[in-house]
This record gives sequence, structure tokens and C-alpha cells, in this order.
Amino acid sequence: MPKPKRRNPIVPVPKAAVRQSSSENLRTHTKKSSRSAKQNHAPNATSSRDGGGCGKRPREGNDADSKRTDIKRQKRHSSSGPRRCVDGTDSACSQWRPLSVVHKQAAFAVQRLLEADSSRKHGVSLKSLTLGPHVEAKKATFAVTCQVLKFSQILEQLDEQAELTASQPKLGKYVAMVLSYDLLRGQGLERKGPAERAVLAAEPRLRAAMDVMFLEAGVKSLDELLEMRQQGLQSGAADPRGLRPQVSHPRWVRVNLLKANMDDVMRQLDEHLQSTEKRNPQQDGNRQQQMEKRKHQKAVAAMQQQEQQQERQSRVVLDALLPDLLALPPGTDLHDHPLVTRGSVVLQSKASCMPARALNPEPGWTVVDCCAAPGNKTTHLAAIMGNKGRVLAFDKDPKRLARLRSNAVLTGASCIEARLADFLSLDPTAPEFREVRGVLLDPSCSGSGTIFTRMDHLLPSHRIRGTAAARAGAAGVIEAATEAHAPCTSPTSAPTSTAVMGKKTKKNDNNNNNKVDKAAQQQELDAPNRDPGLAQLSPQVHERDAVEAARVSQLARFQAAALSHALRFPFLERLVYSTCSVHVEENEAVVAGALQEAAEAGLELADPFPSWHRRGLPLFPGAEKLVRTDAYQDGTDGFFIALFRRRPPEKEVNMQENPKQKQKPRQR
Ligand SMILES: C[S@@+](CC[C@H](N)C(=O)[O-])C[C@H]1O[C@@H](n2cnc3c(N)ncnc32)[C@H](O)[C@@H]1O
Repeated sequence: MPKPKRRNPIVPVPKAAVRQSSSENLRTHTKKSSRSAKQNHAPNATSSRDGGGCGKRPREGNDADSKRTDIKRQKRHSSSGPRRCVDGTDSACSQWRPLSVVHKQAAFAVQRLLEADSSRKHGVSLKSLTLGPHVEAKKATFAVTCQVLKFSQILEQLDEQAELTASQPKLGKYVAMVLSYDLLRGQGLERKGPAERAVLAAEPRLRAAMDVMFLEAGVKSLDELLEMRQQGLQSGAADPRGLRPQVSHPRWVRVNLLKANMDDVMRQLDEHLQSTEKRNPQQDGNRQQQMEKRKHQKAVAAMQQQEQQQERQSRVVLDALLPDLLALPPGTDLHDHPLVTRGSVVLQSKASCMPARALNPEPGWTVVDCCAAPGNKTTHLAAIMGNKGRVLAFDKDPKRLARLRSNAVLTGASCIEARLADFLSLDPTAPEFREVRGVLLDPSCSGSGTIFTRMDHLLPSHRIRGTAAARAGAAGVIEAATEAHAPCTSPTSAPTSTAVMGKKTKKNDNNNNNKVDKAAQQQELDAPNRDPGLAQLSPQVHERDAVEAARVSQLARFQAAALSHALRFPFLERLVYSTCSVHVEENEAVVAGALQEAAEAGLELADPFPSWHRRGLPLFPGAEKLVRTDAYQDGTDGFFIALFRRRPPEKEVNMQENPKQKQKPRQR
């Protein structure tokens, strides 16, 4: 009888088949693995149909003897230096190790290679890690390592979306990648050790996350997804994570609590969805719409971690973070719906609703909205305050201010006082502003977080920007994102207060903020070099990038001046700075430049949404309190939010009572 054929990792094998054949594999392993190890030492061992020999994977060494030998060899091998775990920790390793030798070695190799790549270290080679003398089952280890590296970006995303290592930290990122690969595309996993069991337990979540990716990309397999991403990168039209440039978000709906209550609106919207379906029975059969519905359900479920099946299937979903926000299927058209035309709901994205909630003004406060038009956040502030108090809304553009006024009327936000003014020309210390407790600063910005949902990437002039965003995103410098914020991105808002700018620059010199700016800018400059494909961009592209960079710098100067100015309201309790930009220069760097001034005003950074997962880039202490949203992973546009809050009085008292602090001046 011919020997059973070896399992092929390229074609996923049904689990039952894997289990059935596993005992045979165990029986026949030792001979084969040593034979394949020898084969792999041949110089041509790396060539195969899958590019660089990464396609075929022979059976791995997995019997007890081989495992014992492996452990001994691993120990011997690592005795020359500090022991490294597959998760990157040194010595006393508390992480779960996969039971399979191949998995263990592949995870180690993947870790070393990816870490070396991200820190641009040289001297770590795939061959030495997978085909070196200490490696067991070389060919299998080499093949698995290649495959995991090829799919590493996708595997990382799956891990993140399925919260695999987040929920099982002992698994470690690289073991998770290798085991998930084998589960989803390779040979399947057997319920052996804790690592394998953890990945198997997460299988439904991993598969759900994978389905969402397939739907978003319009593909049916991991191979197609990878191919599509690679093509996208080559054409320069890809987004930072290699998905299609356009992303589909739920239809976010803010319920205007001044005019409606959540239950009524939810009921009416649910009826609307049902009646639309009844009126258009053909649409039920429409594949596109079906896909949209499924995508919405899955995206919302993943995003909000709503595990209950019933909630996942709900079509009008209450947002987990913002109490007045609802999610409907993407593409739901509500523009003519009476709830919208009568101002009971506002069509506003989740990210755009976060700044007003971050400020969370109390009823009775006086609040300044510095750059307010067309007033989405202004009317939200009024609703949060229950129309009790005053919202002073400034904008320098008369047409946009007219829209703000009509929006205020529509939404019944009677506590708004709209004023046509250049915010920088106001005197925050004037007596009329003594009552101001809250400030919202949502200044003009590049709108770089919104280009994909605006579909601008389809226009030739915007392809370049998409590419620039892709470069920066590929380096992990920015988080790609989106929102329809376009009209307020004109670069006309150059700083008008030279005094303010001069002051800021001086402070930057004093408190190392220039270093932050430079580090951030350097990261952005470095970003393109990380992708060899992008290095081949034409000079024209670089020229346009330079124009865009100059525009961003000009906007950043205005933003810094505006933030500095906003911090001058003497009796501030809270201040929110927000942009729909993904650029460090307009976000973290602006905040870093204002930290000292904020401290002098008795304000400090605070975390407006402790449960939110995405944070500012870690460029200075406290940046973990900053909030970012990501268009690809958070189901909403790319935004940046910083909350400054008055330091609690205890801190002041503690500072005074701290004997060490007191001694300092005396010592001098
Ligand atoms: C990002 S938009 C504001 C969007 C608004 N917060 C909302 O949610 O609807 C920025 C606004 O700032 C205004 N603006 C720019 N420079 C200004 C300045 N110096 N003083 C006042 N408003 C300014 C622009 O006219 C634009 O309407």
C-alpha cells in the first residue's frame, strides 16, 4: 500500500482530515525529518514554486525523542547568551511554548527576523535561523517561517482583531502568529498544549475577523488577500495596511438628546430599515447590499466586542463608548429621513462625536468653541449641557458660520451664541470670558484622516497623498484614518499672532519639545525607506509630497498658535484639542509644544476615554492619555483627541507639602 501523502500547507486541510492523519505522521516522522533536514542543506533547497522555497512544507518532527533532543539543543544553543523566549522576553520565560518543534523554532525565527527588520538591524538571516545546525526539522521550519513571514501583516491584524494575545498574553505574539497560520491556512492544530488550546479556542473569533477582511477586500482566501495587498502596494494606491483604499464604515447617527430620546430613535430607525427592505424586495437579492449588511454586522461586533449573538445581529446598534451614538449598516441613506430633517438626529461619525464627549461640559458652564463651523461639535456640546449654560461659537468664515447658525436652529441648540471672528484676535483674558470653563479647539487641519472615506484617493491628484499616508502608516508612524471634514482644510489659517508663536518657539527650545518634533518628523521622513517598492516613486511624486508637507507644516503652526491661545482663558477647567489628521506634526507635536504652557496654567493631560484602545504615539510621557482613532480598525474616521484638565487641588497641596520639593530652593 502506498504511504499516505504528506499534508500540504498551501491547501488548508479540513480539521477532521488533519486529526485522522496525525497519528500516521507521528509514526513516520523521525526518518522523514532527518531526511528532509539533509535535503535542506543542499544549496538549491530554497527554490520552490512558492517563491524562495517557502511553499512546501514537509511533516514536522514531533515525536517524544525529537522533542527531548530539541529541548537539549535549544538549551545548548542558548547557553552562550541570555535565554530568549519566543515572545521576546529574556531568561525566566513564563510564556507558553508550542509543543511542536517546528512551531517553536518558526516562532523564534519569525520573532528574530521581524524585530531585526523593524529596528533595521543586520546580521540575522532566515537561513541561519531555520537551516542552521541546531535546528530540528529544518525544511519544515524553513517553510513555516517563510509562510508566516509572508502573511505576517495579515496574521498580526487577525490577532489584534480577534484579541488573541490580548486575551492570552502568555501566548506571545509570534507563537500566536505561527499557530494561527497553521490553523487557518496550514495543517490545522491539534489540542495539545496550552498554546495550541488557546489558539483553538479563539478559532471562531479568528475566522470571523478573517471573514471581515475578505469581505472588505472582496476576496475569498488569504492568498487572494495577500496578492491584492501586494498589487496595491506596487501600484502605490494601497492604504497603510494593504486593504483597499476605501473603507466602509457603519452609518453613524448621533441622537440629538435636546429633541429625541434613544429608545424612540432606535425604534424609528429599525422600522425605517425594515420598511426600506420591504419596499425594495429585489435589493434583498442584491449581492452588494448583502455584503454590506454582513460587513456591518461583523465590523460592529468586532469593534465593540459584543459577544452576544443577538447583539451582533442587531441592525441598529448602540455604541459602546458614546451614549448618544448609534451604528446602522454602511450606506444606509438617511438624508431625507424626518429624524434628520427635523434635527432629532445628526449624521455625524463616531470620531467626530468624541471631542465634545471628551470635553464633557457640565450644564451651566460657559464653553468656547474656537473654530466651530459648521457646528457639529457645537450642537453636540449644547446637547450634552442640556441647553443649560452658554456655548460661544467662533468662526472666521461667514458662510460656514451661517451653516452653524442654521444647524443650531435645526437642532434646538438655543444656548449657542455664534460669532464671526478670528479666534486668534480675541483676548481670552477679557472680562467677558471670565466665566469660560471649557474650550473646544477643533482647528483647520490637513484632513489626512479623512481622505479615504471622502473617496479622494480615486482622484489623480490625491493618489499621491494616499501613497504618502501609506508610507507613513507602513512605518507605524501614523494611524491611517478618515472623515468628511474636507471643507475646513484650507491652508489659509496661517498664524496671525507672532507673539504667541515666538513664545512657543522659545519654550520649545527650553523643554526639549523640539526634540519630539524632530524625532516625529524624522520618523515620517524615514518611513518611505522601509518599503522598497515605494522607493521607486517618481520625482513628480516627491514634489507633490513636498507641497503637501509644506501645507501640513503651515497648518501645524496655526494649530500650535491656536492651542497656545486657547490655554490663556484664565478659569479653564477642561480643554479639548482635536483634529481629523493622522500626522504627528498636527497632533502629538502640537500637544507636546503646549505642555509647559498648560502646566503653567494649572492644566495637565487627562484620559477622556480610559476604555478606548488606541492611543497617541508614545513620543513623550503622558502621550498614552491621547486618543487616536483608526479608519481601518475602529470603524470610523481618523481623529486625534487631547484633553487638558485642571490639576486636582491635592496635587498642588502635595507639591507644597513634599519636603524634597521644599528643600530644593533652600539648597540653591
Ligand atoms: C475643522 S473645521 C471645524 C469643524 C467643526 N468643529 C465641526 O465639528 O463642525 C475648522 C474651522 O475653523 C475655522 N477657522 C480657521 N481658522 C480660524 C480662525 N483663525 N478663527 C476662527 N475660525 C477659524 C474654519 O473656517 C473652519 O470652519
